[in-house]
Amino acid sequence: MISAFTGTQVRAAEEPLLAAGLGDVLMQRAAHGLANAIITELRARGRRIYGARVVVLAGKGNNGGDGLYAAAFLAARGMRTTAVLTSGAGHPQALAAFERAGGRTHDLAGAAPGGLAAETARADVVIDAILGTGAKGGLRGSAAGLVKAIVEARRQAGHGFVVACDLPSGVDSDTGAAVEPVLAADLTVTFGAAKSGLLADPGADYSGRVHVVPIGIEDNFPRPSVRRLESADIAGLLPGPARRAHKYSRGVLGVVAGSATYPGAAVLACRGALAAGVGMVRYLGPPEVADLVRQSCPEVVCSTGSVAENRVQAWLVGSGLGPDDHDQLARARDAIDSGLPTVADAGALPALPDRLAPHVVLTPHAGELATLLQRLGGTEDRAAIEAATLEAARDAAARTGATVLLKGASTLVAAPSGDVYSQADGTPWLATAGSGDVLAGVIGALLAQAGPGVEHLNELAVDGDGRWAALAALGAALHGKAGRAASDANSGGPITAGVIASAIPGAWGKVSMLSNPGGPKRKSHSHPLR
Ligand SMILES: NC(=O)C1=CN([C@@H]2O[C@H](COP(=O)(O)OP(=O)(O)OC[C@H]3O[C@@H](n4cnc5c(N)ncnc54)[C@H](OP(=O)(O)O)[C@@H]3O)[C@@H](O)[C@H]2O)[C@@H](O)CC1
Ligand SMILES: [K+]
Repeated sequence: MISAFTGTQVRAAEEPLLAAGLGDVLMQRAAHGLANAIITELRARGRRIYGARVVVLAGKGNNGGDGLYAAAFLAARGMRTTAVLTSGAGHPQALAAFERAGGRTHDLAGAAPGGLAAETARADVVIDAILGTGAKGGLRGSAAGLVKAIVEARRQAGHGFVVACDLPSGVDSDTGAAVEPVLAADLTVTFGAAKSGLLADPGADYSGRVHVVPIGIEDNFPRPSVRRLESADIAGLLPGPARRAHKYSRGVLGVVAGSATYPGAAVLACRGALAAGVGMVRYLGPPEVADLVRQSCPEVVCSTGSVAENRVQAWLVGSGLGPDDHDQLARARDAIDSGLPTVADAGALPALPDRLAPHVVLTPHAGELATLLQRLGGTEDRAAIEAATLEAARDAAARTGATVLLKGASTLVAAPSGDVYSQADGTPWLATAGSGDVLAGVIGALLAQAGPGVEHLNELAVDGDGRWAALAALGAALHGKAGRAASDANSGGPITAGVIASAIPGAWGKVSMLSNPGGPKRKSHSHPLR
């Protein structure tokens, strides 16, 4: 599990140590971790350490202090280090250490930014240590001008790599909102814990890989702001059938999806569900779509009864429905009103009641979320949501009372309780028609396996209403891993939605096996999500 915290939470965790006079110790630990990560990265790239050129862009706060101390360590290893003081001053002790180690210093105020930008673009390593958790808003003044020039110079001639110190300057540590210009990092070395803004778009666009350096404040953290399931967590949450399981005890998912215009959505949703461990899928919909479902997925039982007449543990509604599909939308509303866990996707989103419960999982993309929030009095458009995904997902969960999964490169799942998961297991190739239908099917299947009367519910070690968010995150992780595996199987080539569904069982098996290599998966779900 990756646990991420806001800048405020991290600063509060640092506070007792700062009060005890350990500020410089914390900074040295952070700087050591940063320098080591840079050396590891250079080695991984087959580059020489001795003589490598390092430019540190250092602000006047503690973030700049981390960068300067790190550059001092690197200078002691024989690297050629240059500091650009972006605010005309540096953290006094760190700057003194840097100069003692033989580093060269430029003051941005007295230099031509074009020359500094060109020198920075030629460096083997660029350390972005301008702004950290103490900053609000983006880069200002000459620092902004310099970073803009560096971004341009690197586009034309850059060959080294960029390491963000704690977070890329200009990215909000709490929300992931970014104010241009931001120097996109290949690697972010972050201290104490990941910052929540690194796990949410657009912050994640600029962060590259995230490496956490422990600095001794880890026992002081509260409940995380954002969590990310890793393979061991995923394996611990995936349901496994009991020895005497039968199809009903494993959970039945009812699917209300597909229309004359989009019949394929029903097929893909059913295929996603069937691939994700559910005991049975019941389909409800127009006869011509039911025929297609039967032909494509003979495992699915098509029903002509009403929602109330079909016994299921969970529902999936909305994939492939339009505003004129009145019968299907009426079924979707009945399913949402049933009190059973329900995934509400695509066409069901405009038909939702205003107030929902956490066991209803909404699966919008940014455009659909904008429409949903506007109906509830919000003013955000798609672009505004894409610019602040974490706030938008949280806001939507709070306003609707539902669990909200916002699809994206970092898929966010927000529970109305405030819990948020961020999963980034996939590949951009997942952005393909029908991919969302498969995802909805996968999550529906997982909800059905945690539905009433199914043993798995009681064993899931996620507290209260947060369990629905955890299950939705599990679905997003599985879907992402399946897409990635399918693409990898074709040397990184494109994938289709059907291929994603076909790859789900393999992704499931692989993650289970890697986390439990000794044998078949135990039917134990004692992995606490803390
Ligand atoms: N506490 C500790 O001991 C430890 C802290 N650690 C490290 O400290 C970092 C936090 O340091 P911090 O609190 O000093 O803030 P920081 O992010 O450097 O920025 C503040 C400076 O930037 C300026 N500034 C602000 N906004 C700006 C803008 N938009 N554009 C331009 N300038 C702007 C602002 O100037 P002002 O606005 O006040 O004039 C001020 O000088 C944290 O991320 C981690 O790296 C670790 O070493 C562990 C130990
Ligand atoms: K930084």
